[in-house]
Amino acid sequence: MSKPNTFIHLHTYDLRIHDSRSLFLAHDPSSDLASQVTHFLPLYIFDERQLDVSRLPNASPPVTSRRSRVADFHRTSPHRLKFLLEAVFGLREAYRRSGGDLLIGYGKPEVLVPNLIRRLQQDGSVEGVWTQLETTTEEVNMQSRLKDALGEISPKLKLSLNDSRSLVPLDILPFDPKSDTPDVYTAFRKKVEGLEDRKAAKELVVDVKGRKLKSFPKLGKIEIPSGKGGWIQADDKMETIYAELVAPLIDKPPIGGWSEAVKGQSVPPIHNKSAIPLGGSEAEGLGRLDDYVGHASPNGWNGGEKAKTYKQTRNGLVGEAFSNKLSGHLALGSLSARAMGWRVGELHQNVKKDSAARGNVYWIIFELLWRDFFQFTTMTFSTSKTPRHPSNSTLFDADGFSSQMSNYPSDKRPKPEDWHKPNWDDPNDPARRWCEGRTGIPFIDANMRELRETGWMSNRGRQNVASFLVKDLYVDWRVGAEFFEMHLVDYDTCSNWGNWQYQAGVGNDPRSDRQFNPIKQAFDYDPQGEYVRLWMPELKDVSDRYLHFPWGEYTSRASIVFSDDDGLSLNDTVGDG
Ligand SMILES: Cc1cc2nc3c(=O)[nH]c(=O)nc-3n(C[C@H](O)[C@H](O)[C@H](O)COP(=O)(O)OP(=O)(O)OC[C@H]3O[C@@H](n4cnc5c(N)ncnc54)[C@H](O)[C@@H]3O)c2cc1C
Repeated sequence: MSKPNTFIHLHTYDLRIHDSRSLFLAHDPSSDLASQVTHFLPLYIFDERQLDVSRLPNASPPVTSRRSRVADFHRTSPHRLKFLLEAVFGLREAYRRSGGDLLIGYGKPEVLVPNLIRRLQQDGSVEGVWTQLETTTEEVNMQSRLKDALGEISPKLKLSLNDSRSLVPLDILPFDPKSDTPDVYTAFRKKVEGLEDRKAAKELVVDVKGRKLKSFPKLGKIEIPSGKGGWIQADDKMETIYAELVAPLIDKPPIGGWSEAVKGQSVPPIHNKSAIPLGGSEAEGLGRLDDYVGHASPNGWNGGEKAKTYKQTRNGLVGEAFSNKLSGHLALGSLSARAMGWRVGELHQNVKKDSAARGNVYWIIFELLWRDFFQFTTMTFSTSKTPRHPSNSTLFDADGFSSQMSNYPSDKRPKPEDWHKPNWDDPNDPARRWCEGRTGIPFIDANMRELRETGWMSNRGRQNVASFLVKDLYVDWRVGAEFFEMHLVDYDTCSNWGNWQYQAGVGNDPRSDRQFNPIKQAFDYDPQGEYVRLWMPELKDVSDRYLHFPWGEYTSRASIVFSDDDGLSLNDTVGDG
């Protein structure tokens, strides 16, 4: 019998088995590679630089990089941790259902993967390591260290990168994303629109359905140096690991605290008021896609009613129906953007005679392209090899991408030296009141409380609280970005930091003076006060006349002077009223 030859897939933000380039490569009967591979070993590693794993056996002691750089927040909340664990353990279940398994570890991939390879080489060989191409600093650095570590084992041992994160794949872009992503979204969209059309999309989503997976190798004992991490046992349950990982967070609550529901060490239930009543697994993501977009059936299209009103309803605030709620699955890759784009494209085709439905369905693609836009601009401005960017990523800098833009109007650029520096010990500090949901503006406070209680906030809410922090309270936008990073179950480095730059006026678009009027926004998007009363029960008996405007009295909309909407399509920003 021939010796085992193992194909390793290191999962990062691609926690799924559908549309998996690696799974396809290792099993595609027409490829030479697949015929040479006898075993398929998928693995996921909780990176100790991003998560405090110190309570798990053989872990390294806590390091400071597990706190955020500007405001010293935790880098994850219990909600976010739970969502991630659901995605990882859901992936293990999905592999097990298909006859395979998932190896789960904690520590540093560039330490654990070489140890694993040495173990596998005792009984056979390793074909190579495949992983998703990532674009953000920490992940790119990790991949580069892993590549070097593999090279030390053998120059033949390669780290191969799969391009599988964006909706539009890199190799069909009509520009080089490392240097030339257009600065303005509309210009970008015009270049890529249509590339995700049905035919192209179908070819981009790989299908391994129905194929029996290659065996998961027998591993025995893998030696890991002392204090360098370990592997989670095959029979360890998600609940056990959650308790170990959440303990350091519960021990040290951040400014604004954690939700009451996550104060214990057992996995919290979904909040009964949550707009996103979903767990993070692939099964839940695919289920939600079906619920929202529907699917083709022999009798025509089945479902999709929510998608057919997407554009009209996407700015809602209460309940699960008003927008996809798939951002968390897209961020962790437990749903593939290409699989989603393909399904939405099919529905779009199906409703081609119904112009109202078609416009609504199309808008989902429009928003998915925003996600791509932030990924590609991150590549353009963060890759050290590009002429635009001489050293490190400016995604996280106070001046943002704008510092690299020659056509940026510098007189309008916000001045970091004018920003208020938070004093967390002062209960009246404006940044602290923002984090705690105590600014005194009910619409802002309701949103901040929803974030703390559920780990999610609507796009409308995010735009308003971001604008308020930066443009009304003059706080460094990175405090807000880090606060969102800690709490959001859908945290995505490019989308979060990119959107914050955009709101703060330090992004790569030429406008810096966007500002929302949260009172006008509250009247426009929460006219009956249902949302504010949901998250601020102490205001439930306050009359509509005072609810959004506690220091005045609202007799008619005309009684409050607002400046005009400037008509921007994505953000609907309003002047400073
Ligand atoms: C300050 C700020 C921070 C944000 N941080 C994040 C983040 O960390 N992660 C994240 O996924 N989104 C972020 N967004 C974008 C947006 O708010 C969320 O993607 C959206 O609210 C998620 O809800 P949904 O899945 O129901 O979206 P839908 O309205 O159903 O949109 C479908 C998908 O399109 C993408 N999308 C929609 N709007 C945007 C956008 N403005 N930028 C990028 N992608 C978009 C998302 O993947 C989303 O799931 C942020 C926006 C702001 C203003």
